[in-house]
Amino acid sequence: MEKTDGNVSESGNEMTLDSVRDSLIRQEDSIVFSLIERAKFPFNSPTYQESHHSSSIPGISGSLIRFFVKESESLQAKAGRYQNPEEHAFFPDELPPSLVPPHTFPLVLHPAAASINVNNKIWDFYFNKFLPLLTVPGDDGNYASTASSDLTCLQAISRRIHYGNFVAEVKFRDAPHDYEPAIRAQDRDALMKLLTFEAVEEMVKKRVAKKAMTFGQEVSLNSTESQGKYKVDPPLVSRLYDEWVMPLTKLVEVEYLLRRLD
Ligand SMILES: C=C(O[C@@H]1C=C(C(=O)O)C=C[C@H]1O)C(=O)O
Repeated sequence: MEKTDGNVSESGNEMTLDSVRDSLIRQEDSIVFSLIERAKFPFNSPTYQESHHSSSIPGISGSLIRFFVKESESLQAKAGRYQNPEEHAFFPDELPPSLVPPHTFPLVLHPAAASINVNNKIWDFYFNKFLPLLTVPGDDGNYASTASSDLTCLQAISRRIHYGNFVAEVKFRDAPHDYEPAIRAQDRDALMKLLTFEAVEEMVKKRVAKKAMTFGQEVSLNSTESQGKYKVDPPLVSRLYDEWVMPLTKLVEVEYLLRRLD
């Protein structure tokens, strides 16, 4: 069975809640590593400032981060990134078509999944709430590298959150009779209750903090030196999941299920 990048790429029929959760667990590694890389730089506020008449850079409208993400997505669209149903662009409206021959990804999801995109919410919490907690204040001039690290974080987080489509699909297939009445009634609260597993969420929060400790520790040959210094604050990674990543994953799950019988 072919596996790519730790993600389930088996046919839809073999996808199980366990295999979907394994992918989410592997994606935690990608998210934690991406945060470690971003935390290397200070906040670097010029990356995010809208360029005004006086400070505008010829050829760039809006902030450097917008420019960087848009142009990167345009390149990645041409290289075929968004043909994968797991990928969602932050600026999906102006994307050029893919230039590479299409790969046939297994048809797992209801077509409605294609219309679910919560990246504007991800963009908002990441830049306005999370980034000031992740980084130290300051400006070291590395704006392009900063934007590049942000894009890696955003893409890892977005992929994880939109994986909620797959989670919802396997949950629905495991218990269609439980979900159908709530879907017919378009009852968001009932769907949210059905798909929530609090014990799983508690484990996720503990595991991501442990990963932040493990991946973000100072590695020194003198093992007594490194204790207690982490590149990313482990409780902050738990908080990222608790306040934003898991709620938005569940929002994607609900949005998907609401349209599952269309
Ligand atoms: C993703 C799932 O659905 C919900 C969301 C979770 C998450 O985002 O990590 C965890 C448990 C569930 O409440 C799941 O059941 O694994």
